[in-house]
Amino acid sequence: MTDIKGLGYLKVQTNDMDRWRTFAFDVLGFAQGSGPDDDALYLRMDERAARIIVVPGETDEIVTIGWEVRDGAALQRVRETVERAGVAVKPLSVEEADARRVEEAITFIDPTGATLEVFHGAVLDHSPVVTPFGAKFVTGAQGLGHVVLPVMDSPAAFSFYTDVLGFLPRGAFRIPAPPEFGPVRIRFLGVNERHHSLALCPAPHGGAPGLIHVMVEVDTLDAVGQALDRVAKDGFSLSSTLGRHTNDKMVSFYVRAPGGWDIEFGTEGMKVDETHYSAEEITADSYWGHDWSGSEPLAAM
Ligand SMILES: Cc1ccc(O)c(O)c1CC[C@@H]1C(=O)CC[C@]2(C)C(=O)CC[C@@H]12
Ligand SMILES: [Fe+2]
Repeated sequence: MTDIKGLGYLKVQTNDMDRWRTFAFDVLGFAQGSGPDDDALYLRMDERAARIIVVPGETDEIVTIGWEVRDGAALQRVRETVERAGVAVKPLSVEEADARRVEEAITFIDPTGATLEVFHGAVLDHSPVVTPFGAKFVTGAQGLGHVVLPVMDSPAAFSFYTDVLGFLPRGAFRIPAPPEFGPVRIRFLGVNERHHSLALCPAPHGGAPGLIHVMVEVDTLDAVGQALDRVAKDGFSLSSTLGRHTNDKMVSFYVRAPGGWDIEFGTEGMKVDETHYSAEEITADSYWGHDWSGSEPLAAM
């Protein structure tokens, strides 16, 4: 079994902080979090000080994906396994860990080129989580949500996440591709009851943004519908209409974040019970909805 317990935090960089502020708080309805950097936006979802950190920069891209482990011993095990796989691991300094509001963390690069951090000992903020529209985010043991990364060499990335980090395969979806490519599959991977905390999507990847979408879950369909109303009102571009996925059963829409990747905003995700679960291949992405035809092209990756 894996030592990774869930998706803990994400740090993204943007060249449009003002638009991101509107997007995060006025449209998606995150609570205002806190942190050491006055220039950063701290998006709060629960008792953690921040789950998504947005920092200013020249380009729009994913900076770090933070994966959580139980404790220091688990962190040590992950460090040894990753090093044994031939990947260079760097511990974060005490100051760096402090800035991330965790006790201890390591960092390394995954085969997709993404910078990962593995951490334990998240610092809590016990003040009430005040979201602007009253939505409650679903996190806890299921982590913050899921990330979908573009991969060029998906077998290498898949085996790193499964064999080295211990992620569990949670099924696949074949995407249309010319026959000379052979079968091309999006692969879903989980580490807890959330159906997938990570998906690897075969796609060109040449740097920024290095991210296809991030999914966050709220506890009611009304909260999803109300967020969808605000997307239209504030002029953000809908990448996919509302729909229900066939694998995790989630009802969601996708909206283009400033920076050329999407936020999937959903509810009613299923919980996987590993004792009765087998990975399956879905043949449609959704039971209904999820019309991507109005989507703006992804930013050049
Ligand atoms: C198929 C699916 C199941 C569960 C998810 O959380 C989920 O995001 C998806 C969709 C994955 C995928 C995507 O994100 C990029 C655009 C894709 C390739 C499509 O056009 C259909 C499936 C989409
Ligand atoms: Fe998704």
